[in-house]
Amino acid sequence: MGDIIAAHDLEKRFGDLIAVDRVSFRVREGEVFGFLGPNGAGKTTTMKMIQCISPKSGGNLEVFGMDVDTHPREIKSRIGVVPQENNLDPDFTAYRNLLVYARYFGIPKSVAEERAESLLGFMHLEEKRDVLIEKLSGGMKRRLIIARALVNEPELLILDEPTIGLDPQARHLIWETLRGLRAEGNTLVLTTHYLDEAERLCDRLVIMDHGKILVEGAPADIVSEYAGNEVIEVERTEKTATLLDEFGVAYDLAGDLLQIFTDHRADDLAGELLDLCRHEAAVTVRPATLEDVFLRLTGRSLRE
Ligand SMILES: Nc1ncnc2c1ncn2[C@@H]1O[C@H](COP(=O)(O)OP(=O)(O)OP(=O)(O)O)[C@@H](O)[C@H]1O
Repeated sequence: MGDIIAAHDLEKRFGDLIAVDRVSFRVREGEVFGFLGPNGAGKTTTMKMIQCISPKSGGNLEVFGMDVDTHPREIKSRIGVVPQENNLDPDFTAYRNLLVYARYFGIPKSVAEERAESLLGFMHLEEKRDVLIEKLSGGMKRRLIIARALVNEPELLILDEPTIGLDPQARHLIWETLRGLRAEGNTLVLTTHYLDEAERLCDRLVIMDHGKILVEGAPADIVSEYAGNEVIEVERTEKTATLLDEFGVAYDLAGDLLQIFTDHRADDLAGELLDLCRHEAAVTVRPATLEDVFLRLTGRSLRE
């Protein structure tokens, strides 16, 4: 399969600030590709360069094999965008929002009407066709924005935090839709702060921080490479930390827990040690997750 996006040493500066620091990545046709990272990592800035709405400062960026600097119009016409904010027009109904958006792409009225009806159905919004935006729930607004992004039948759909602030039911419905779009051969690029979402949806992803890509790969591969198989969590007391130190076991500090990451089954690794710790404090064993990798690579301190 070909590359839909190819970035090489891509850079974005805002004055002295390097928001995206010479990143290279490829998004293949038909995959769901995720950008993860703490606030300010450079995800949205990267998305905006792909969408041709923010010029790059350096490096190369091709979308559909075309340079973003020389072919922005062609690229934009083949992309659908779900922005982070709900920017629907509050003066219009759900249906009218879709029609007005279709006009930007020069889609003939009759085609636009047909598409709007079918997209409302696809996003389970047919009953809200003639309802004003303010009367829609958060989940319905998000679904309508996704429907709007599909009006021009894009080959690439870019979603900036598609399920932000939604309840579990609404999130699951959106995941179902995105999986459906992927199954039809669409390419999806998304950012999310929900690591379970990334794990469920993404074929491949990158974790960014301070404008750089720290890792790239399939979620399961990244987890096994950077967090191992299982995580042993030992309640942090003076005694347990000393025991682990005495046994020469490496651990991470995570609030009031000591975390040991292991490739093996935890009980095989250190049954004796765990028994010792269990006498002193609570010990749990659980599978490693993408969240473990994220926190290990980007740290635990808050970002502004
Ligand atoms: N228009 C701008 N002018 C100046 N600085 C900007 C601009 N847009 C973004 N930045 C800065 O670039 C850096 C990267 O921002 P970006 O929005 O890409 O991060 P992000 O990973 O999308 O974060 P979040 O998860 O909060 O959306 C931040 O330091 C941000 O303050």
